[in-house]
Amino acid sequence: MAKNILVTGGAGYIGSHTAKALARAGYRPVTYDNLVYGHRHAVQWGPFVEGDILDTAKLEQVIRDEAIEAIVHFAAFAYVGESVTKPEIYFHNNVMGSLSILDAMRATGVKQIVFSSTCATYGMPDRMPITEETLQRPINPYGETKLMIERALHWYGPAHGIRSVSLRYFNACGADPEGQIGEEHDPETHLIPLILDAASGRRAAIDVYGTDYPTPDGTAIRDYIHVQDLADAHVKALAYLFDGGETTQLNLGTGTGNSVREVIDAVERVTGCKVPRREVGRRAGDPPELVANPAKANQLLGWKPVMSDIDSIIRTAWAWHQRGK
Ligand SMILES: NC(=O)c1ccc[n+]([C@@H]2O[C@H](COP(=O)([O-])OP(=O)(O)OC[C@H]3O[C@@H](n4cnc5c(N)ncnc54)[C@H](O)[C@@H]3O)[C@@H](O)[C@H]2O)c1
Ligand SMILES: O=c1ccn([C@@H]2O[C@H](COP(=O)(O)OP(=O)(O)O[C@H]3O[C@H](CO)[C@H](O)[C@H](O)[C@H]3O)[C@@H](O)[C@H]2O)c(=O)[nH]1
Repeated sequence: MAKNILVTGGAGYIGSHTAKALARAGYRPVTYDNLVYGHRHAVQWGPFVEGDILDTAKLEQVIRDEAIEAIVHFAAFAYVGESVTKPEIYFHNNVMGSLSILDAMRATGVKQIVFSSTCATYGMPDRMPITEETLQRPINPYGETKLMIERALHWYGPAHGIRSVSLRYFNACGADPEGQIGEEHDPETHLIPLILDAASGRRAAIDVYGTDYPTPDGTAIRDYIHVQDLADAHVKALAYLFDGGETTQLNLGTGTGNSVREVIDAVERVTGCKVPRREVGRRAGDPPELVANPAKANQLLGWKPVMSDIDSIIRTAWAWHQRGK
């Protein structure tokens, strides 16, 4: 019998790709999402329950009705800029919402959870690449809310026998290689979909945030990781927990960074379209460079990115972008 997995935020970008990967691996994903940012049409693998993670009673009901054995928890607000101006909604949704899930787990006896964390928990580290031992010092409320839940998970282990894997994603990007789902944030703030908008003429130009960083070409460097590789890591993290694995935290990145200029150039190369660019000032709170050391995820889960070369990322994202025309 397929194991039933509750996927909170499964109507969103990374959650829907993970639901597909879970189904392919023989699990039965049950998506739980309030559709505040998610899309009903992105839920194509397994049943959908419309609900809020703050509603603990409803979570308990679904966990019992669907005989849930583990939770993959994506549901959160994830706009860094907004988190600075409205921290209250981030602490409420991301922290209280996650604690509500942990309450429902304690009430129903579910012992395993995979949690969406982020490289934003590291803040502005001065040494690259980032290992899991790099000091976590978030510089915005969004990163702070994720770190708080990592810490809660640390303490819920010994107290309640809840084992967890916190996956610290670097920059998620790309789309389902079969074109069934893709990145559909509204509003969109992420670099690659905005560059594709500029390439296709949906927006006038891409704003390059800062050209005076201490990097080889002056623009900021990030570690871009394909959403399909992220989805695969969740499947492996679940298997690790089902095998009795202990609570842990893992970086999910490639180990290689690309600058904003390099990404724009790659889009021009892959799409054959000119990308008008406008050089503007730095965006507040953006670190110059964030690159993962993914060795721990490789060792513990046997996980290795296979789709995350910049051309595959842009090719799949572009195919999805073109469909939406
Ligand atoms: N996209 C990235 O680059 C990135 C990087 C690091 C971490 N993350 C984290 O990964 C997770 C998924 O990110 P994403 O890009 O897929 O975002 P997304 O907005 O596409 O998906 C989040 C989903 O959660 C749902 N949701 C939000 N609050 C909810 C609530 N209270 N109850 C029920 N559902 C709720 C939304 O409707 C949405 O479908 C988030 O936790 C985010 O913080 C994302
Ligand atoms: O129009 C844009 C958008 C972005 N950038 C630059 O492109 C890079 C990537 O920016 P994104 O907004 O795509 O992503 P971030 O690096 O800001 O990602 C952060 O926010 C995400 C939340 O959506 C994740 O949590 C992630 O882990 C966290 O580092 C940054 O250097 C940014 O300055 C631009 O130059 N122009």
